[in-house]
Amino acid sequence: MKLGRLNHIGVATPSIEESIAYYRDVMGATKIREPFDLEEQGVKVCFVDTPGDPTESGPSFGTQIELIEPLSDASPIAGFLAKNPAGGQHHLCYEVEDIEEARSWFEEKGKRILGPTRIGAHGTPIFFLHPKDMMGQLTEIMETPKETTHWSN
Ligand SMILES: C[C@@H](C(=O)O)C(=O)SCCNC(=O)CCNC(=O)[C@H](O)C(C)(C)COP(=O)(O)OP(=O)(O)OC[C@H]1O[C@@H](n2cnc3c(N)ncnc32)[C@H](O)[C@@H]1OP(=O)(O)O
Ligand SMILES: [Co+2]
Repeated sequence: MKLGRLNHIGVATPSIEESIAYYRDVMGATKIREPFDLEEQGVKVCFVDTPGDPTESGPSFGTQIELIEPLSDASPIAGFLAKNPAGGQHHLCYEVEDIEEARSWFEEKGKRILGPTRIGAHGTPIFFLHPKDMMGQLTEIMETPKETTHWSN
């Protein structure tokens, strides 16, 4: 398996609305996408884009900040926010060419995979790896989108 692009940094927040104001007014973000609910993952999501390299092929935006707010107490990020009420860095998401190959790769290394492969916020398959097996970082692996037009909000 070959490591791909750092797609996003997941940031847990008690309020996407407040986080949007922070990225806009304090960090000077110029591209903040429309928030949406991802019921299956138990989170409300909002992407903040950082600029990409226009000379490269692929998406014209750079690594994103993925703001995630729990949709209910059953959300997988509810425990994290209980421990970190102000929110904070939650996970790193790396792209790979082939999700099945990546899953086998980590399985063979004895890394704990958290649940089944599912469809993530970019519409491509994702899975998560346990932070205790990944140098303390909850790690999301996602298949590189074949095209970026399917989520233009
Ligand atoms: C929208 C989608 C997308 O991008 O497409 C997303 O990203 S959805 C993003 C939200 N979805 C997910 O996160 C799904 C995968 N996550 C999970 O399955 C869970 O959140 C776990 C990572 C297993 C944590 O579960 P839970 O909070 O119940 O466990 P816990 O409190 O017992 O934690 C076990 C140990 O891991 C540590 N721990 C927990 N969350 C952590 C995190 N985010 N980063 C680093 N360490 C973490 C705890 O401090 C604890 O360590 P100590 O034992 O030393 O105290
Ligand atoms: Co994510």
